[in-house]
Amino acid sequence: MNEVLRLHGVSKTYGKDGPAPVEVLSGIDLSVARGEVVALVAPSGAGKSTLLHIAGLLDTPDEGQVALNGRDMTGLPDKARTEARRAELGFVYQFHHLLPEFTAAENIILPQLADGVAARAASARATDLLDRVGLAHRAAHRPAELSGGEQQRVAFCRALANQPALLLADEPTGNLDPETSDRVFDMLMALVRETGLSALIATHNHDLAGRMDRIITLGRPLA
Ligand SMILES: Nc1ncnc2c1ncn2[C@@H]1O[C@H](COP(=O)(O)OP(=O)(O)OP(=O)(O)O)[C@@H](O)[C@H]1O
Repeated sequence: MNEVLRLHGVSKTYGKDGPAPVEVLSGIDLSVARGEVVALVAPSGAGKSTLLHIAGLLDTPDEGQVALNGRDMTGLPDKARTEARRAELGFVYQFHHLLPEFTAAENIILPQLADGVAARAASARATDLLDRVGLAHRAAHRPAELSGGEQQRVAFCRALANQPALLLADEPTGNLDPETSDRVFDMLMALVRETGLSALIATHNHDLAGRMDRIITLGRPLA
């Protein structure tokens, strides 16, 4: 199976049975091949976050199927979806969401421990990842002691700690100034390429989108 992610006929309407339903996704077909980095570009409000939530098994579509590594996730019980999410997916958001009371290294180690990885291996993986994004010397610092770009680089490491098959990112550099965004995005791409990861990355930034393997556009223009 060469497809890491496949969405088929995915539709989503918020508040379906209420007075003001919002149809966000309608019959979306989308795939990400193994090793492929795909940009998801759309106007604000077109449903990028909704689509990433559905692809990330955090939400379910009203209609359609979501398959991860060829396995249909639609209709699976929550427990199986959570297990698949933890084993196969990594997430990066616009804001880093690091745990403020823990160091950079601990933020990368803790999710691994929760997944049953031995402490020594988890620590070695954190060291290796931090080294790859040029932050080995900041391993013992807490998020508040790091710059925005550094915090986001730690968040990338955390997302990759469980060696996911697919990275889902929602505006991963959207909170950074243009220059830092550029540099940090380059690091993310290098990390993704080095690890042979597949990725679906939502961005408003057409320049960043142009550096990915393929661009998928979504939705209607702004009203
Ligand atoms: N829980 C909800 N209930 C009702 N409407 C919602 C809900 N969540 C999102 N929406 C609406 O669905 C649409 C798509 O939202 P979504 O967050 O997926 O867009 P987006 O493309 O990620 O936008 P942005 O780029 O501005 O973050 C928006 O019009 C939003 O207001």
